[in-house]
Amino acid sequence: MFLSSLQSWLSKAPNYTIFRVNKLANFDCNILQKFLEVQSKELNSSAIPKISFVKPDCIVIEQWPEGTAVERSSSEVIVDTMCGAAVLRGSHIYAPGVLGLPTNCKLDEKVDIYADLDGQCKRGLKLKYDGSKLYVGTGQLKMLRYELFDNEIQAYGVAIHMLLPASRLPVINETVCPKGQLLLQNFPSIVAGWVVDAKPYEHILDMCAAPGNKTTHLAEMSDNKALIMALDKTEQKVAKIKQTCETQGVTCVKAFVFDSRKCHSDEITDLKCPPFPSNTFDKVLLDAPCSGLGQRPQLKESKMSPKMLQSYKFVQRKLFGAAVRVLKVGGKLVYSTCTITVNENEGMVTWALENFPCIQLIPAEPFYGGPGLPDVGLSDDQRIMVQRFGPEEDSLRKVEDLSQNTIGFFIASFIKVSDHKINSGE
Ligand SMILES: C[S@@+](CC[C@H](N)C(=O)[O-])C[C@H]1O[C@@H](n2cnc3c(N)ncnc32)[C@H](O)[C@@H]1O
Repeated sequence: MFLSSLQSWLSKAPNYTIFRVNKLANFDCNILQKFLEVQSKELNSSAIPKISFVKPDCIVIEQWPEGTAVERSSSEVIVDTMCGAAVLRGSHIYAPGVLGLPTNCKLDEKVDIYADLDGQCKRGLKLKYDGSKLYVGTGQLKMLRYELFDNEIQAYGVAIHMLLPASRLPVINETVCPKGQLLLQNFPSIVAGWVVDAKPYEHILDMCAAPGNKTTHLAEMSDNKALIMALDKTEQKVAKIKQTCETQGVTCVKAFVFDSRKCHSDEITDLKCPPFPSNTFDKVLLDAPCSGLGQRPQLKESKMSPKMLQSYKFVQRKLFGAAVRVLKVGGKLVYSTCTITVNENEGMVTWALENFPCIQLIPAEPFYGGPGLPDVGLSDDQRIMVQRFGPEEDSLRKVEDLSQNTIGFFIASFIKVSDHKINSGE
């Protein structure tokens, strides 16, 4: 019921493009300005999208002004819904996302892009697609059919250079600046880093770290001086964390392939690698694996079964228990998800407070998101301490459009006030 009431909001793209600025690099905002000025000429727009800073490490770029448009084309290209969603957020189109392309299209020709909402379009379709489809933008063709649909070779690279998505967000990514200066990141993910508030020389554990976007944020805000342990459960994902650190010039992170549910053990006294003994870390970030239902835009309704939806809380609880144990008394635990369900968010807070008398909920400051939902187990005093990013209006805390028109996200912050062993009998 709650999910279906959010469906219209979830089906739309956020209204802003957000970059995190790497504090360790010398970023020059003029590069962004100039890039958009060039695009404004291509789009015949008299103004460029507004650029502003929320903090020195967070840039917000707004949509092209209302009325900005490109001439539509009669040639229709069909892409899958994942690709369509990326287009609406300002991405070019890469070869694997293209499903249908008319035979007579020429290189550099203008094409209209449609996302296949039914999932019925066959790869390589030549005819006009008559299934349910959504216009997502207009671009210029950069690859021909024989390059895209050759069965022998997997095509890669930009197939369509986007001019303007239907969302009117700028077509932009981190490659406009020298490597490592900027990172495209959702606004609430940046806020989660601010809530952790990493400081030099703190011992910090990032329990579910891949691809390392929050890890590198923590490292950068500590001036590359915190001691950060980043865990994720597969080798491939940990390789990605290491790569993100390298790109961002971060050297204070040690990344390990590890199941964080088991990251606590008092049989071990080595602080250099997991598992870690009780009371090791000043701060722990648990950016938990979740149902991911806060992603926007979602062009197809989620097909997750109620049973599947209920299943995430079990792994989240195990991870939370381990987080509490390795956190020092006086230390801070930040819990976040990129989903909207109550049981993974407010429900987790209620469960955590009931099961760990050694922790207390504290304000997840700085506040940008709204309060937690009412009538789902948290008192008003507790609701106001967490951040929920979504379309809800709540008089307990008003939020700006930037926080209402982003992805669905949740952040809660806890302090450990006593040793977990005292009440639990461990
Ligand atoms: C929400 S994503 C993390 C995103 C990351 N914090 C960032 O900002 O770049 C959740 C991650 O949890 C990892 N994960 C899931 N179960 C895990 C476990 N038991 N131990 C460690 N990592 C786990 C997944 O592989 C996934 O990379």
